[in-house]
Amino acid sequence: MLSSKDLIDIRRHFHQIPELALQENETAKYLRDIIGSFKQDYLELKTIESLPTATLVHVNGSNPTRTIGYRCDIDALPVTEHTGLDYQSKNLGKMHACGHDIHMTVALGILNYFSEHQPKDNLVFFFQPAEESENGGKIAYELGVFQGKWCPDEFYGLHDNPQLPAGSIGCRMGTLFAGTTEVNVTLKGKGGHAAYPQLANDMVVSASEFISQVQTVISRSIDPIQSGVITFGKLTAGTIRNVIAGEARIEGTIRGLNQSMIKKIDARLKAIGKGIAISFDCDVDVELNQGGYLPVENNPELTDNFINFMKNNKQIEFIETKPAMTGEDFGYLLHKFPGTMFWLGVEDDSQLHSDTFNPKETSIEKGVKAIIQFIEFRMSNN
Ligand SMILES: CC(=O)N[C@@H](CCC[C@H](N)C(=O)O)C(=O)O
Repeated sequence: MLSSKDLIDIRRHFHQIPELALQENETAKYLRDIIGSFKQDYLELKTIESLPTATLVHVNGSNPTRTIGYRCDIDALPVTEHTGLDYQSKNLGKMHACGHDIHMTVALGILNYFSEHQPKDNLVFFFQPAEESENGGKIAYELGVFQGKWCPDEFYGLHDNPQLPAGSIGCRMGTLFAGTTEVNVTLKGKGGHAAYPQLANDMVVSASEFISQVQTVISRSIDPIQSGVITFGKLTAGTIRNVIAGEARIEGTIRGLNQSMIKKIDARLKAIGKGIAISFDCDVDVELNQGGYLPVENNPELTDNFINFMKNNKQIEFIETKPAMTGEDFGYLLHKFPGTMFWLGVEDDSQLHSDTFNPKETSIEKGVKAIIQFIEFRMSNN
């Protein structure tokens, strides 16, 4: 059985080798090497040719009445780490700033336990590439990965949360995470000399105006009792101070707690794009892509059962949380399979996606224990 030290060593190794969506080759190899070191009697590993960094593991139950799925994501972010840790990222410009290194280690801890203690029901572990972008969960589903013995009757997954105490479990009935739409806006006008704006069509000004007008969408078009978010995280235009930029590109993300909210925001952005094109006599392309980032909607019955178990277990600190505006492509899988997503507290002053994010490692073992206990409890009642 993996010790606390083994778990921390594994997590630190993952932390040093962060890889972006669909490029998680070294991560997948390390995962498979570790799984290969477990007792193999009940395990079967599956890889997917057209999604090569995904790994599935089936654990044969002794007397199965169901298959319980557990999903964890494995990709990292294009963030340059500034934690100053001894084991900080070796891949410059990439970082496990969303804690997927913790997610993988917790999943391995659970899998390791069940490789040595045969579960009653079947288990399917899905180590999923591409959560931060490219919706790896949706890709896997559409490739028909979850069929036959690989089809979970119920699916669980966690996300770490720096705002909760280390090792605590957070969850809620209903929607846990927002749905998101990725937005790419391309504005095309006419470049020129900085001294002759009348002869050019400046896309820095058009892009700025587009961004300013979008700020009214949440404040003026959305029911204030509900909520939504629009964040533009990337803006590129121009090459030098004295050349007017003929092109600009804005990349952002829209979030809402239900589909109708997301669709409404999407439509407003399209309309603002059309308005900017007319006012500034330029081409504006507003490209919207929701992919698999549907709202994460917890199944009522399974989640009630999960919350009751966590609340009534004296060894577990359970916290009922509010919905969050983070997105997750597990939302897609939860529209296909009933299940529950929950938080694992990792207590840190830095927030997710920040370059100083440093989750508390004591959360790993606590998370492993809580989830093993829950799965055992789940298997003990029909
Ligand atoms: C938990 C978390 O941080 N998830 C990401 C999911 C990305 C969603 C999508 N690529 C988008 O940017 O809209 C998040 O940013 O919330």
